[in-house]
Order: sequence, then structure tokens, then C-alpha cells
Amino acid sequence: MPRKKVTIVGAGMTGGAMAQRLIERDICDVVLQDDPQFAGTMHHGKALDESQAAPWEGFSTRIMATDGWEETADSDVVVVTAGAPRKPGMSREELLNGNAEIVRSKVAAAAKVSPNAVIIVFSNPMDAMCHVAMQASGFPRERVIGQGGALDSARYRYFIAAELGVSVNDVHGYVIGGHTDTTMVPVVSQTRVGGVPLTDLLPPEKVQAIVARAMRGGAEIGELYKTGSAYFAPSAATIAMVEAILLDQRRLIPCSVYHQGEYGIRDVFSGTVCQLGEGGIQRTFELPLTDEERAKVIAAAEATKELLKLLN
Ligand SMILES: NC(=O)C1=CN([C@@H]2O[C@H](COP(=O)(O)OP(=O)(O)OC[C@H]3O[C@@H](n4cnc5c(N)ncnc54)[C@H](O)[C@@H]3O)[C@@H](O)[C@H]2O)C=CC1
Ligand SMILES: O=C([O-])CC(=O)C(=O)O
Repeated sequence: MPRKKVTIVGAGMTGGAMAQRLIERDICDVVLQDDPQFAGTMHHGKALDESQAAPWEGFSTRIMATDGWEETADSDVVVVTAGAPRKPGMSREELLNGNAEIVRSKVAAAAKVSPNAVIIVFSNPMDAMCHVAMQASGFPRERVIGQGGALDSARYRYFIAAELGVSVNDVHGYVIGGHTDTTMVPVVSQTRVGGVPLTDLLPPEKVQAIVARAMRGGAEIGELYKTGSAYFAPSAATIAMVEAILLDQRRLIPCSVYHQGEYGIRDVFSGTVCQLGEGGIQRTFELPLTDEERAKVIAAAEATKELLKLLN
């Protein structure tokens, strides 16, 4: 049986970290695609360096780099990270048109040689870039998936676990809505710690502080790094999605999906809980929201629609 293949487009901070996490799982071959005009020979260096980790990490799958597309052909999953990260003080939305051009051409090229792939869109502003990717690929909604909620939920769960001094494994909560500083919706009403509602464990002001910090989670890291944005947690979140698809794990992970009636929203990418497995999105789930949460989820989708009006 041929090995599964995953292409990571863009071998920068996030693409490189994803490649490392993925190849060390030993579940697929990995191709790092980048453009010498922007990456120089960095992607070749990363692939070679990581290959030489195999004797100690014990993986037998392969990683290679390419400037073109031939080697990416027949990928099962294509992750698109190419594009500029924001600088401190910027919003993700400000990256819209610069990154749209990059995502459009990368996705068109990738889809041509991997017509059955699942595309995971990662470049920011992610929800808007999902529209660009869907249009450039012509793929159905099951196979164009945005990574945002997996990361945002991880941050939210981490902050709760740290506040309560419990294992993050026992904190269950989801962040849905948009992947921007203002449109994320941490679903407090459905957050449980060991089965206990979060609101029974922390006073409202503490919960609100956690929500606010989770929503600015990416900005906080960017302000600390100064030269770019987060990559350790983003790569972990993305590779969990890749693994769920490759191994048909049917995991429930919040992702950006082209809404077709979820929460009454249509024809726009936004975050909701999705079942991920073979073929991409197998099912979507609607959380039972409070009226306030529902209004925020609807506003997030509207904000993405407004942002799309600014797309060149
Ligand atoms: N969805 C999410 O949760 C997250 C998204 N991001 C986004 O991912 C993207 C990549 O971030 P990093 O890897 O940290 O950036 P980076 O600057 O380290 O890497 C960017 C990559 O894009 C390529 N690139 C840049 N300009 C290009 C162009 N004009 N044409 C073709 N390729 C070009 C570079 O060669 C490089 O491989 C950013 O848009 C960032 O905002 C970052 C973290 C989390
Ligand atoms: O904050 C950023 O610009 C990068 C990102 O999307 C994140 O880390 O959540």
C-alpha cells in the first residue's frame, strides 16, 4: 500500500514546526513546498535537517523539500501556511489581500496535482483565506477546512487548567466563531472541568479574564516574539487535525467550515465543532448556546462576510 502523503506549503516558522511534529509521528511522508524567491534554500535545509533526526527519533517515513509541485502530487492532505505573519500591533485582517494572492496561487497549483486532497487552510486571516482556497481549488466543503478553533480552544483550555491547577486533559471546552482577536467565541456555558461547569468553579470575573486572554492568545505571543507569530501551539493543533484525517480518527475538533445552516448561518466559513476523519469533515455539531453566545457566533460570520467585501 502506498504511504500517505502530506504536503506542507510554506516552510517558515509554522510550516517547519508542523513538518517536525508530523514526520516524528511516523504516519506519512511529508513534502515541504516553498518558493526560493521567499524561502531561499530554507525548506531544503529543514527537510534535510529533520531527515537526519530519524535515527534518534526512530521514524521511517520520509521528508523532502521542493520548489515545484510535481513531488506534491497525490497528496492526501495539503496544509497551506504560506503568507506573511502579522507584526505586533497589527490585526490578522490587515493581511487580507497580501496573503490572498499567495494562497490563491498556492492552492490552485496544489489542487491541480492533488485533486482528491483535503486542504487545511492556515494562513491568516484564516476564515477569509478558506474562501480563497475553496474558490481556487473548486473542492467541496468537506475538503476545505480552516485551522483556528483547534488552536484557540487549546489556549482557552490551557488558561483554565493553569488557573485551576488541574490537568488540561480534564478541561473540556471549545472556541468557535472566527479566528480573529474580536470574533472568537469561547463557549463558556458548555465548558466543563471533570464534568463540573466552569462557572461553578470560578467567579465570573476570572472566567471573563480567561476568555479575554484566549481571544488575544495569538496577539500575546506575537508581542513576546516581536518578529513573528506563534508556531509551537499552532503546529500542534494543525497536526492533530492532519492525524485525525489520515487515520480516520473521527475526532471532534473545532474548525472553520463553510456553513450550510449551522446556527442558521449559510455560505460563509466560520468555526464550529467538526468530526474529522477520512475525506475531511464528516459531520458538524452545533453546541447548545446561550442567546448571547449565539449572537456572537452569528456576528463572527457576519464579520467574515464583511471582510470578504474588501478582497481584491
Ligand atoms: N491559523 C492559525 O492558527 C495561525 C496562522 N498563522 C499564519 O500562518 C502564516 C505563516 O506564518 P509563519 O509560518 O509564522 O510565517 P513565516 O514568515 O515564518 O513563513 C511564511 C512562509 O510563507 C512564504 N511566503 C512569504 N511570502 C510569500 C510569497 N509572496 N509567495 C509565496 N510564498 C511566500 C515564505 O517563503 C515562508 O515559507 C501567517 O499568515 C500567519 O499569520 C500563524 C499562526 C497560527
Ligand atoms: O496571532 C497570529 O497572528 C497568529 C495566529 O493566528 C495565532 O497564533 O492564533
